Amino acid sequence: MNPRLKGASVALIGAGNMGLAMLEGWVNEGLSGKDVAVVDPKPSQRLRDFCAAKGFLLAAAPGSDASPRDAVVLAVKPQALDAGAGAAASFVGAGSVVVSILAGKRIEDIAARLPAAKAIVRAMPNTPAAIGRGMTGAFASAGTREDQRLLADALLRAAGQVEWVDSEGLIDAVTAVSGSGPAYVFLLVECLAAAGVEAGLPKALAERLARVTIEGAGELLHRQSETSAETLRQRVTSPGGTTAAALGVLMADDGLAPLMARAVAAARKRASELSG
Ligand SMILES: NC(=O)C1=CN([C@@H]2O[C@H](COP(=O)(O)OP(=O)(O)OC[C@H]3O[C@@H](n4cnc5c(N)ncnc54)[C@H](O)[C@@H]3O)[C@@H](O)[C@H]2O)C=CC1
Ligand SMILES: O=C(O)[C@@H]1CCC=N1
Repeated sequence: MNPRLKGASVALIGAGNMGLAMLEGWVNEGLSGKDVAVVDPKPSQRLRDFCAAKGFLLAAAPGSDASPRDAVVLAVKPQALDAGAGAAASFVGAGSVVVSILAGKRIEDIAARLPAAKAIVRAMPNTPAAIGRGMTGAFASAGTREDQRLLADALLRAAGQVEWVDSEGLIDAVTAVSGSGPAYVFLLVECLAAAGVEAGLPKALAERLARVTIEGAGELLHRQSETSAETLRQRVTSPGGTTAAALGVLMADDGLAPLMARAVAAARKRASELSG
């Protein structure tokens, strides 16, 4: 168990895809039913089963006995911030750190709805958190004490790696790269499979080739973390060979790089539109 989590009291507001993934990570780190209050008005069956099995108190709204917690994690949709903050309020005291994973919502947006919060961390994880392989970018407000930042770090790190940035503005860029990033990779699988079908492969085989290729390439990146992606790419690429022919298309002036830059810019712009 991360020593920072020992004895920590936590409230989780919203336990859908991301909230439940984080809760599972906390359980793996040793937090138990008495440590975490879970609030979700529309819990999935999976969440209900998980909370029942692990002894977490799951409520549709905070009870009258709700009291301030060391950390209050907000994991509702950005559009549900008003209601989510309403549900969080009774858990927030002067000593609480509020950790928001809401895309686009700024620290000032959270502070405006939770005036009791002195310490706010804005974080952006991603869906591989569900298997403990998430990548989270985080920023702490000026009012956050170091012990509170470290508690937030421990909670986020239970789902994978964490990088702290020193400017809140960078969180929208983090969102566009690693927050949304898994979707780009899944789309790559879909496109590669579709291209395989175009090339004459049966659909099921094309899908399997594409999927297992991306799985293997991802695992290679993971296990050979000292080797750059560029070097791993070069190792596939024989001079004058097939890969070089494909990369000639993907690395052309109008290839993947400008397309990815436009995609990331669009995600970043959307994050800024979600603020408020
Ligand atoms: N899905 C993703 O890849 C990522 C999502 N995020 C952010 O995480 C947040 C949650 O996203 P998901 O888990 O995908 O959404 P989700 O829809 O799966 O989960 C949101 C949960 O909040 C609950 N909820 C709604 N109103 C509530 C209230 N008043 N009090 C308590 N709970 C309430 C819903 O019932 C639902 O279970 C969003 O703000 C999103 O921007 C961040 C990183 C990655
Ligand atoms: O699409 C979204 O808005 C959220 C934030 C990052 C990933 N999913």
